[in-house]
Amino acid sequence: MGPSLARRARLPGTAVRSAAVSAATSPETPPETSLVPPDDAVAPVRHPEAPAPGTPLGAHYDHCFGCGQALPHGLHLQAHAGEGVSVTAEFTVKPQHQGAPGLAHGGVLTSALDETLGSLNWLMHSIAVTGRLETDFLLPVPVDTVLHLDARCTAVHGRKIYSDAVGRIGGPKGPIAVRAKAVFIEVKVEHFIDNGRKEEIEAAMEDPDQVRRARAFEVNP
Ligand SMILES: CCCCCCCCCC(=O)SCCNC(=O)CCNC(=O)[C@H](O)C(C)(C)COP(=O)(O)OP(=O)(O)OC[C@H]1O[C@@H](n2cnc3c(N)ncnc32)[C@H](O)[C@@H]1OP(=O)(O)O
Repeated sequence: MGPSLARRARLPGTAVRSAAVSAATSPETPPETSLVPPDDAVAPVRHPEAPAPGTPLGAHYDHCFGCGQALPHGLHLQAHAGEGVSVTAEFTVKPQHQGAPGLAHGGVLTSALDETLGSLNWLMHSIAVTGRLETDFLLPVPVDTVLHLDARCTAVHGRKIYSDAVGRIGGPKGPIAVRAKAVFIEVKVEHFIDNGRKEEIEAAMEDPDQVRRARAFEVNP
């Protein structure tokens, strides 16, 4: 029989203890960027060529764990453009996404939030990567549940893009099961070329669809 999930009596000396922690930083650990935009942040601007509200955004890369169709165990998340700089998305929790029996893994739910938040950058024609992402888990999410995600960009400050998202269960107006705040950092396309593994970069460069998608973001007039 597998390991029991039943509650066990606490072993002697196993109570959780706490100690003061230091917020000290070093060159290896720069200070965290606040998830609250600074006072001089500006409102995000929807690119004039952003897809109309309701348009499916499609995958930015077939092998993306979040939105790609080529990975059988991926999230296969489908995002749609919303009004302003907002998107909606749906993600169905599959058996391969479990953490506890019959329940979604928290990291997988965070990935769904990350992918949805990342899609916002399409609407600004900006290339950006996740710098900081904080998730609150409010309700357990069972396998087969459709998570209805809503994300919006709230502010931009230099290369920092501030956004938040919620994921609801039981329908698009259902209770919030997860929510997140994030800061994305705008990068050049070279970020991927310089840092990605050679095999995948070369394969992506040979795929005309991939090149077309990357080019669409190279210029953000
Ligand atoms: C073609 C489309 C592709 C779309 C892909 C979407 C994929 C889905 C989203 C993801 O999962 S992305 C993958 C996970 N993220 C990463 O792998 C990022 C890893 N981190 C890095 O590569 C670098 O740390 C990073 C590019 C984010 C920043 O390095 P830089 O050297 O360019 O930043 P710099 O030090 O110049 O800082 C610029 C500003 O950003 C801030 N910053 C830098 N790193 C940060 C961070 N990690 N979190 C928050 N803020 C950060 C920094 O404080 C500063 O703020 P100020 O302008 O106010 O001074």
